[in-house]
Amino acid sequence: MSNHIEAKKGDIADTVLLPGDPLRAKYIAETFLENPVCYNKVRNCFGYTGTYKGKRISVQGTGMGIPSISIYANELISEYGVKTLFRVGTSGGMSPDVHVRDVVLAQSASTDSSIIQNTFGPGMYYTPISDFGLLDTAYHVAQDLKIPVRVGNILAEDRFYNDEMDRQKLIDYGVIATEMESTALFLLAAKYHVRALSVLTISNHLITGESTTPEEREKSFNDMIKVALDTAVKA
Ligand SMILES: O=P(O)(O)O[C@H]1O[C@H](CO)[C@@H](O)[C@H]1O
Ligand SMILES: O=c1cc[nH]c(=O)[nH]1
Repeated sequence: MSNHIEAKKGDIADTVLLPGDPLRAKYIAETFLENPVCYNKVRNCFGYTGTYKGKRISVQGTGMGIPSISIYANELISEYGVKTLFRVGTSGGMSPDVHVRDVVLAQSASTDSSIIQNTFGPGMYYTPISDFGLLDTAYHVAQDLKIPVRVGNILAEDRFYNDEMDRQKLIDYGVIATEMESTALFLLAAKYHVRALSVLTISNHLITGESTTPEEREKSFNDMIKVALDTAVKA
C-alpha cells in the first residue's frame, strides 16, 4: 500500500495505462482487458490489472493536472516497480491541422508549470520528452491499425481555463494540442529511468470550437486505447 494506492506489491503490472478520468480507467479495464481485477478505490481513483493479448497490463486513473498525475506516477514507479507508462488522455486541439477524434502522439510536452523550475532551479528550461522506442513503436502500430496519428510537441498547462496564454504564438511554433499532465509524466520517467509516452485524443478544439460530450470522452476514444495497448504488447 502507498499513500494513494491500496494495492499490494505485485498487484500492479509493470506496464500501466494512465487516463486522467478514473471512469475511463474502469471502461478500459472492462472493455479491453481479460479478467480485470480492481486493485484501487482510494479517492475513487480506480486501478485495475488484467491481461491484453496475453500481456499483464494495469490501468490507473490519475486525476487532473500535474500535481495529481505526479502523485500516481511517483507511487507507481517508486513503490510498485512500474517500468512503462502510457498516458491515454483527452486533449484540446490547437493546430488547425488537428480535429476532434484525431489521435496525437506526444513527442515532447512544453509547459507553463513551475515543475521544471522547481526541479532544476531558475534559468533552466528542461524539455521533457517521451521515450523514443515507445513513440516509434506506437507510430508503426497505428499505421498497422490504419489509425492516422499526428506526432509533435504538445502543451501541458496548469490551467484548463486560461485566457492569458498566447496560444497563437505556440501554434506558430508548432504546438499541436494541449492537456494537463504529460510534462510531469515525462519528467518523472526521466528521473527514474523508466519509459513513458502520451497517446491523446482531440476532444475539443480551442480555435475552431469543435467539441465532444463528457460521455464520449469517457467511453468512445477507443483508437488511442488500442494504439497504447498494442504498443504495450510490442514494446
Ligand atoms: O481526459 P484526461 O486524461 O483527464 O485529460 C484531460 O482532461 C482533463 C481536463 O478536462 C485534464 O486532465 C486534461 O489533461
Ligand atoms: O486540458 C485539456 C484537455 C482537453 N481539452 C482541453 O481543452 N484542455
